[in-house]
Amino acid sequence: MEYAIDIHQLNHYFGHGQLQKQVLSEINLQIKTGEVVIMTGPSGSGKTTLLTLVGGLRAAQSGSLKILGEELCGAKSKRLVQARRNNGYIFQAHNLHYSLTAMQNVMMGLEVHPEYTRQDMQARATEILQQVGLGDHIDYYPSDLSGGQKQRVAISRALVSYPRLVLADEPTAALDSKSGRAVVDLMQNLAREQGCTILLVTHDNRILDVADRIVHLEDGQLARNDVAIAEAG
Ligand SMILES: Nc1ncnc2c1ncn2[C@@H]1O[C@H](COP(=O)(O)OP(=O)(O)OP(=O)(O)O)[C@@H](O)[C@H]1O
Repeated sequence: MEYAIDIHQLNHYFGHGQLQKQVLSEINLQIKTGEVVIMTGPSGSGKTTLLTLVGGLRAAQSGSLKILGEELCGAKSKRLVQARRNNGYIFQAHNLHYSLTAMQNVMMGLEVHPEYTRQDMQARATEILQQVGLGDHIDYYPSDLSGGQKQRVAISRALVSYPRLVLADEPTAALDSKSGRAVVDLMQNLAREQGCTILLVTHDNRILDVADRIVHLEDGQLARNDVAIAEAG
């Protein structure tokens, strides 16, 4: 079976020589296409590092990291840049451009996809903003949107290009519980519709139920006993 994410014996280090610090140890993780997996763990346990390796945002050094069938461990930066085009990223801070409207921000998610004409981009951006309930806010600037609305724009930007993989790092951290809930529900619904795989890092216990499975990282190591939500009931 082909996994969306297939990691074997992955190690990662920061620094060199005596200052070298191992932040990920012998990570083994398989995530099926279409699965929604939440990664939890204490601060500093290596969650963001693992997420950025999976996303091709930093280079993997040792072990095997197959993402959508492609080995990224040892990959040159050009290949990593290409691999990133398959992914949608959602961060704690929405990272929207304040000088661009909601629609223009979402269109940024299509800029690296030359197959879209300007007209296609506008139509697709409008469509997804309508799906997240912002159809009447497409010409608003981020400064005129609430935190939850900004994060919905960020989700639209991440999902507008039909990414095969969505990587989210604390997407609800800056939101109150109601907006946080709305944001993950939207993310889950859109991902299900588009059949993409989600890996989501969170400390937010209120959203754990969106996951098919929860994996726990502690001190750079994955705990063995994954919790399969469906099986646990
Ligand atoms: N660029 C870097 N250079 C050196 N050390 C780093 C770097 N990035 C992270 N680290 C260290 O690696 C370890 C893991 O960091 P990481 O950000 O992956 O943890 P985390 O589990 O995501 O934490 P948090 O929940 O606080 O975001 C920490 O000890 C951190 O200090």
